Amino acid sequence: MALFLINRYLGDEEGGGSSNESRSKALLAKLQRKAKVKEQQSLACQGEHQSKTTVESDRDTSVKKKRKNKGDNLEETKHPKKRKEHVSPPDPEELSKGDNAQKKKNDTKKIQLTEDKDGFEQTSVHKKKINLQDSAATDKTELPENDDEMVDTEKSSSQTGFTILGGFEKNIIQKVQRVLPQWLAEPDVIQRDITSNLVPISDVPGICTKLKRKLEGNGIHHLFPVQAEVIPAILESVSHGLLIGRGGYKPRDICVSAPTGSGKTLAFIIPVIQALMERVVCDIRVLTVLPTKELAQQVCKVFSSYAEGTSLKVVMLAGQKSFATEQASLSENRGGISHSLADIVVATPGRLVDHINKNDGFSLEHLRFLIIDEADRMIDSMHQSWLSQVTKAVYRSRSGSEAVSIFKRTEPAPITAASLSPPPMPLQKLLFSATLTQNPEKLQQLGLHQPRLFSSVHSQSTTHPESQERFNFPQGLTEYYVPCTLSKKPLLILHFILRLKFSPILCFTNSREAAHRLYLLVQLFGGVQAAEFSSRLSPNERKRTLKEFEQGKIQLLISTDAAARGIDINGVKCVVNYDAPQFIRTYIHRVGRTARAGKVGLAFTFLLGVQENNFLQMVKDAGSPGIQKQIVKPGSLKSMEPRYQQMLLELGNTIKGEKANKHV
Ligand SMILES: Nc1ncnc2c1ncn2[C@@H]1O[C@H](COP(=O)(O)OP(=O)(O)OP(=O)(O)O)[C@@H](O)[C@H]1O
Repeated sequence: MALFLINRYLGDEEGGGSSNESRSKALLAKLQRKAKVKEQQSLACQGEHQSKTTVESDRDTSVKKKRKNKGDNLEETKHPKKRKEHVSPPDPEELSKGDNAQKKKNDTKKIQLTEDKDGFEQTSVHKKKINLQDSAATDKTELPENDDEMVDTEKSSSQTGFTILGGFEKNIIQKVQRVLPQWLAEPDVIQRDITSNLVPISDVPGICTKLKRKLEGNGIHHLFPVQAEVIPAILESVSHGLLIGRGGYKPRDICVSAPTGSGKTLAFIIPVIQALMERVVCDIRVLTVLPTKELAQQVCKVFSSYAEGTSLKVVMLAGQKSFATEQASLSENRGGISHSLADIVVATPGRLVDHINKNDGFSLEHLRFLIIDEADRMIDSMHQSWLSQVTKAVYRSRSGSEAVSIFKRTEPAPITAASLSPPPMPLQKLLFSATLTQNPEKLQQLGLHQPRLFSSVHSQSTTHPESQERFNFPQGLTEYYVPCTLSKKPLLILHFILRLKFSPILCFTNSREAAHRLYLLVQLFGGVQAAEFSSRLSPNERKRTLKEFEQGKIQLLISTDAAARGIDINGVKCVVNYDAPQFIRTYIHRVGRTARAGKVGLAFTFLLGVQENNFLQMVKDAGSPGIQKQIVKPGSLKSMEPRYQQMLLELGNTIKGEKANKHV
């Protein structure tokens, strides 16, 4: 005996005293009548198109079979369990039973409901149902799209007794294709080949006479392709002054991706100096952020050289000097008011954040250009969230300065007549890198305003931005790999320098310990002017080492990745990856220390057997024009081996001695 009485909702026609059975019968009769009408209609048509229908019917049947099979297979792979539960379409005779009649009524209702809801879906659902119900009808021109789908609908209705609205589970969800934003997909193209695309300075619009003379004085008579493209674009954004861009709008941010050694530094220094040249009040208008002290020093030197003869002042904040000395070079207090002593600041992120937070005389409220060099690296390591600190500092005015400031800066907000009067000082971002990321999510962190991209890379798929990124390599670079074993690596580098006479060599290891050990070994072996370059050295020692290497006093510089990016050392003809780099970006920057400014250069990578496949694939995927195999025969190293073995013993003692000294 049932403990509870369960009342089911069976539709509007339920109730009124009529029994289930009689209602079912009535419904069945109704459906049969409908089927008959349809049958008659189709027979009438058949008379007219007898032959045609026969052919079509045969074809449709085979198509239906095929689709059914296909649907089955698909379903099997997607829902192996679900498939077992599938039921066949009901036999019309079975409909005489009460349950099926009820189900049929629900199905009919379902068609109606779906029709009301969604104009697009309704047609197909409607067609499917008619086919199912009128299985007796011979007109099979309206095949369901997917038989399995149809059976599922039947099943779910019959199981629950209620109409399931929406049919969400039936929608085939299309895989979303990621597409690059237009500015990334369609960049302004920069020619990769420097030597055959040099542009005479006089042909580049907008550069003032003073700077043209300066360039020529520095031995530059032609501009490189990246400079010929980017300099006019930046100059155009300041053609109406520092406050408004073209057409009175905020100037667009600019991103530049061009190979190593292609001259990106001058591409921002020239237009920025020209934009500030006529300034009246000294305030920080340009902030250039770079990842290392050495790079900051290098860029600061070029800025200073082109600012010479103008009233512009360049200050470096990279921890080379004490905080107090840097502070004194930034501002001075006259009559109780702080006055800026810097127009252009070149900084590393750590020291920059220190000044933002601890130096009251450091104000970025008049900043016009934020230049981010080695931008991909700067995005990846947002040291102390330096960018958000800079952005905050830009909209923070010095206490008491609001009253005297004519052009008050406001944070970006919806544009209204009031917000544009007086016009706020725009902050334009300029990004530079040889390996600029194309990852929109990463670039989004920078909050770029209608960015414009200049790139020498235009081969990446726009519909698959997540696929391996491709970069351009310098035209004059020849890449080699040298298969070797771990124990033979030191001998190989000695062979390169002593026998093959490659000099100067810039040699990269993956750690400072490895750099130090190799340096000691080469020193012990003798006959080579070697030096190491890593964080083991003080900033001043590093500066001196780079200078000596550039002067040719050092034949072999063994470095960590501290010298991999941006460092411009004249005359490096050969780069050796003593340890294979793990990432393609590291490889591109390391080998980019040679073959700069349109010159030629060689890059060798020592590869252990286990590294070969992965490394070669990585380089190929990145768009390398081709890396060649260079075999050094074991016989060539043999004569050095006895001495090398002896050196290894001495090296062990030296390292022990160093460790002991450390603990004393
Ligand atoms: N127009 C030019 N004519 C001659 N030499 C140039 C010109 N422009 C730049 N150079 C020289 O080319 C070298 C490379 O320039 P730069 O350091 O700006 O390259 P880069 O693109 O910034 O490289 P990286 O990506 O490695 O930082 C420098 O020594 C620079 O002095």
